[in-house]
Amino acid sequence: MANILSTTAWDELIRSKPLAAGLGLFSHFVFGRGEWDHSTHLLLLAWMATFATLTVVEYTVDARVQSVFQALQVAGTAAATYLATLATSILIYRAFFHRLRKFPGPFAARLSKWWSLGMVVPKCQLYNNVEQLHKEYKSDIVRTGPRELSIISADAIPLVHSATTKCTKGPWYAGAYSIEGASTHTTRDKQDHKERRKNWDRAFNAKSLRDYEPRVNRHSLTLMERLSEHAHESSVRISDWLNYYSFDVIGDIGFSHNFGMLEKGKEDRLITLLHKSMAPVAVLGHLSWMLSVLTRVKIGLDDMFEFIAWTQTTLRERKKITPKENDIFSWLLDPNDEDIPLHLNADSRLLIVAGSDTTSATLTWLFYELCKHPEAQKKLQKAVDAIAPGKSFLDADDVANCPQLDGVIHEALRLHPAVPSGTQRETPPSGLTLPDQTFIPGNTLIWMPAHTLQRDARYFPSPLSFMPERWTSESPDYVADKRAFMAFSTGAYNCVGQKLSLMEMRSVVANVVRRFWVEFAAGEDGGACERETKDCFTLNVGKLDVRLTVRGEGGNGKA
Ligand code: HEM
Repeated sequence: MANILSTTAWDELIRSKPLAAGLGLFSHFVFGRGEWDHSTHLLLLAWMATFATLTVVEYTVDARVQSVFQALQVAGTAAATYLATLATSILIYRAFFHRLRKFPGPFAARLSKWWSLGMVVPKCQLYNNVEQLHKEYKSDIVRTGPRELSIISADAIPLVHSATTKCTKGPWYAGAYSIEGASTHTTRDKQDHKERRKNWDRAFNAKSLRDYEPRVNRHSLTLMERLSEHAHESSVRISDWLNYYSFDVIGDIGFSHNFGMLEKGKEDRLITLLHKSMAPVAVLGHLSWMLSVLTRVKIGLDDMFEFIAWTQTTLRERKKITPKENDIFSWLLDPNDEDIPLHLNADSRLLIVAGSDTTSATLTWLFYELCKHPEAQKKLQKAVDAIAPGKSFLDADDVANCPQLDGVIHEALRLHPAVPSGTQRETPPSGLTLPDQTFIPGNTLIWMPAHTLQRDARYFPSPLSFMPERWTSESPDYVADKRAFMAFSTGAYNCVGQKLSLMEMRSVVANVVRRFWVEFAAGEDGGACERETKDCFTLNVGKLDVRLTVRGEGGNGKA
């Protein structure tokens, strides 16, 4: 062995361009097999170590090299040859020979996910861009990345998202594993998810929801008090109040933690942190390999780390107490555990991210629609006025069965899903044949954007009309294919909190429209909602200013 090492002409090997190019081609062959997104940090380290080794070998072995600079030049030429061959080989393959080549889409999308950044930045409304692509290519399937498709066929939903699907969660989910491991939401291991989801299901079963109901009522009542105090003002930023509400509810029901934002009428730093920490997701979600590096070197993610520290501290505080009323973490924490397992820290973050902005964004869009459609608001008021007329405040229980109310909520969720771009799934290695016989090759990443599916005339006739009646017995024909309603997703990974969020939304909407006539404030037309809403996986909705007129004190919709 020692003999081979000493007789090998290392300097010639390092200078050999065909060898460097061959290694580039070989690397492409290897990278084409398996998933490397979350090994980027290891690859970078390996490449840096190899470069350093080549430089040292050149400096010590090659008689032609007189200085470190010359050694660097030789190593640099080898590295450049290797990388140029690797990149060229990848680009040519992706452009012309890739297994997804038959699917239509922008040429640049075939080459790299960097192309998506052009779509995402600066508006961060990917759902609109993807909708345009489907229109432009007149296709239910559009290629949006080298190995990524966007699919908007309702027939394909059961194959991709049902409880028995052969698809798995894609690499998008693993972006932040290096921080606290996987949450119940981000784990890609089906068995691990199944085990952990059992506790979440208990936390949201009928009995638990009944336990949470008084707290939803309390916070809704506080919201009503605050809105009543501000009702005389010409403009109320209702999007902020709805945000305070949803955070207060989730802090209380989730961790027995009192944010008190409704009381203070002020945004807690946590909301700022959450929004700032979700912002990179809008961009880095497309380059998940980069997220795996940044989370390790901790560059540019200060807000995310502060947010994580906050959730860790809150969970530690929660562990020390036994709350008087069961909360969600009563079902997730094991009292026998001395320490909090790492994955529960990830779950505490999940609870805040999944349970707050989603509900408040939906509510904001709902009031936006009620302002745009006064006739729908009047009809809703009529339905709500008929419920328990003697009571000054409607409890969650009172509003659990009002079809018109549910119609309004479903219509807001349909037109403005809080997870608009859908969720990433990966086809099994053997591929997937859709009901129309289209074959989707193995290991393809699929997004089924709820925003586009739910605005598709095939599934929801008159798709852009705000029509709560399509969800009631009045006009059921306007829901032509309910499978396309994906606001809460479907299958084993569907939204575990949907019943709680419905309870919150029913409570807020019923009480607000019962007490107030809601209209756009002067100078407001809902444009900020449309322009400023950002798709950071969940929606960070734009501001909405409304005028609230107490019913019976003038204005429309008098009782
Ligand atoms: C309008 C309100 C809401 C909407 C539109 C919504 C939507 C969704 C969607 C689309 C998913 C699937 C994500 C995926 O597959 O990657 C999801 C998952 C989840 N949601 Fe919601 N959500 C809402 C409210 C809530 C609330 C209030 C909570 C908790 C209090 C919650 C907790 C969760 C959790 C824990 C998951 C992960 C479930 C799992 O992976 O097993 N959500 N949600």
